[in-house]
Amino acid sequence: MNAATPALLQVSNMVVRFGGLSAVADVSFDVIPGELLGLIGPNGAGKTTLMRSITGVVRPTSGDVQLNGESLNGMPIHKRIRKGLALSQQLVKPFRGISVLDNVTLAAGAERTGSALKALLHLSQTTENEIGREALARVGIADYAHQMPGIQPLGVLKRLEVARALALKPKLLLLDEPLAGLNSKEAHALASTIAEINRQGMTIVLIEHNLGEVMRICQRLVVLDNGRKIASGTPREVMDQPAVRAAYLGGDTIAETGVSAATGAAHA
Ligand SMILES: Nc1ncnc2c1ncn2[C@@H]1O[C@H](COP(=O)(O)OP(=O)(O)OP(=O)(O)O)[C@@H](O)[C@H]1O
Repeated sequence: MNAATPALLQVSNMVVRFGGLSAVADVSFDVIPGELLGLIGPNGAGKTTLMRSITGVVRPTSGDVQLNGESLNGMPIHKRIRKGLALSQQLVKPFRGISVLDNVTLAAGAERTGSALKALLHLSQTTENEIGREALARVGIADYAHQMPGIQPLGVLKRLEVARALALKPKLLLLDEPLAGLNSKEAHALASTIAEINRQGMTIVLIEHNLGEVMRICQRLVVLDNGRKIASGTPREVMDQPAVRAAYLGGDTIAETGVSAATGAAHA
């Protein structure tokens, strides 16, 4: 990865207004192929809105999103998925009446058939089953394949959500707070799994409040505050910036992670 590498995702001058509120205010950043980029910022900074404007859930007021040099502007969500975007949501909502594996197989089938209904009819197809099994293995829950999602702890459901996104075979995986609600041991383990998926070649944008884990696994960070990009760079560069410490309540939140900027950078 170097400065000359063409961006996989290019976000340019993105603006999202809700009435008089600028949730995202002129934000630009690139995602380079192969990187694990952390998108961080305090509550209400605009992270989820920015993510939604990339996936097409929210229509931006202005700005441009390009994937592999192709503009996604005005493109519906399902077409963006076909172009290679996959989003793993913060709230885990599996289909409760079918197995863990079928949940992932359904995602794989929907990608191939373009419809969840057709995908259901294709559930027995071996290709989708193989894709589903592979995705479960990559997130470490292959043993849960034939269990029902309703009885699983949050740690397994969070991994299932990531597996469903992986089954879409994306070029870019967008993860919205995958560690939220997990205890520190579970969060550490899932963060390590995300880092491993990245090492295997998947380009990832990670929205996350757990700064200790973000600093441990991300190569680069983009920091938002009040809708604006206030910093970007390596975890060490970013956390050394007074504006970033000020955004996080004068640095308290960073201190609470128990990770110094230097330690985070050393692990990244
Ligand atoms: N659909 C909406 N309508 C009106 N305002 C919204 C909407 N969605 C988000 N906002 C506002 O936009 C701002 C940014 O919210 P957003 O959820 O993107 O921030 P965030 O950084 O993801 O926050 P958090 O970390 O708490 O999830 C907030 O002030 C929020 O209240």
